[in-house]
Amino acid sequence: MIKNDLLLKALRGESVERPPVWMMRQAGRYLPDFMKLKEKYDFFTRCQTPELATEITVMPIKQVGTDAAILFSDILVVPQAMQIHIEMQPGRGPVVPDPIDTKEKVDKVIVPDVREELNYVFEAIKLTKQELNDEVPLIGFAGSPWTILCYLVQGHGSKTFDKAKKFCFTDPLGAHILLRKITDTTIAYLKEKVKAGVDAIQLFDSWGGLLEPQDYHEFSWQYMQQIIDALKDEIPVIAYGKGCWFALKTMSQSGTSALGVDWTCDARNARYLSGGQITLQGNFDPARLYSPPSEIKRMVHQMIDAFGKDRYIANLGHGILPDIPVDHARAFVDAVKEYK
Ligand SMILES: Cc1c2[nH]c(c1CCC(=O)O)Cc1[nH]c(c(CCC(=O)O)c1C)Cc1[nH]c(c(CCC(=O)O)c1C)Cc1[nH]c(c(C)c1CCC(=O)O)C2
Repeated sequence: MIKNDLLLKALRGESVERPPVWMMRQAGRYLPDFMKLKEKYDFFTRCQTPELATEITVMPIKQVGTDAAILFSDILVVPQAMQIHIEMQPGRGPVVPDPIDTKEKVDKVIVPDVREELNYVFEAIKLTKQELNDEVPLIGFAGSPWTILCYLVQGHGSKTFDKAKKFCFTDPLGAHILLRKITDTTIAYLKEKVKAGVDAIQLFDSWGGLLEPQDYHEFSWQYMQQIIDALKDEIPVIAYGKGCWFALKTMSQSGTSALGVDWTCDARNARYLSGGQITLQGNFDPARLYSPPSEIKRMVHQMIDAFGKDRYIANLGHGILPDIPVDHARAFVDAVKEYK
């Protein structure tokens, strides 16, 4: 039994005394202790060493007081396990030196045995569960197949992912074969994460909102739905799509336990578009954590008033920014805890 089960209750739609709170990308990034580890170990070493991943995962629980932990890892460990070479370049982010931008390259991509290739993640989950000692739930995650495809085809981060779109629209067959391989690997991976002990799963479709609604359905949502179908009877799933407000109705009928929304869709619209029954998560503008703590607290209380305390998980609308003062992150979390 998990002592602080607010998140799990909210995911089941049960009434709570106050909403649970956590922050996307809370593990690392802005925490000074994380910066110290970052100087000593490169990114994938931090992901691949269970002791380091565990240490980083529990930092925000101890230092900021969130109601859930999210495993320190990355969405790109999945394509790495598919034997695609990925580098994390400081200041630049993920780089795929040989992008998967032709059908010939897609055909060579393998669906790996995740138990072998990603065993370090499952070990990190087991160690983190021990360390958390059932205080708070542990969230496991994966990227949506579309969001992963974006990096594999484009070769690096982008505001438009134009090369990724070009590939989808000029070689849809090649794109769907790649999406199929990512989906199959992701399902096997998430099932192993569940076995290793995570309490909930979040799917990050960070770039879903770059697609127009019909393309979103074809290149992103149908694969998200397959992942949800494979998991929903085993574990609660949170589906987060940045900029995907137009799909909230479809998403709300998918069998997920909750939907993540960003700050461009207000609470009233999000409730309306999602049918008013499903648990929603979000949607504080991460840049609003630059505001003074008193302002943050006022805005957080307004946000909870707008979403309602039940069927709601307080969170940011996207990941926390790297230069947010820890005090401001704490003000965000405290504001939720102080909500009456
Ligand atoms: C698109 C995406 C990625 N990774 C992720 C997404 C989806 C969510 C989102 O949109 O923010 C998800 C992610 N990445 C990371 C986590 C771990 C948990 C957590 O931070 O709370 C999670 C949940 C660690 C990380 N992943 C990365 C870092 C920073 C690099 C480092 O620590 O050396 C961390 C802590 C690197 C990464 N990884 C990725 C990018 C674009 C970058 C570089 C820019 C950045 O810093 O965000 C891909």
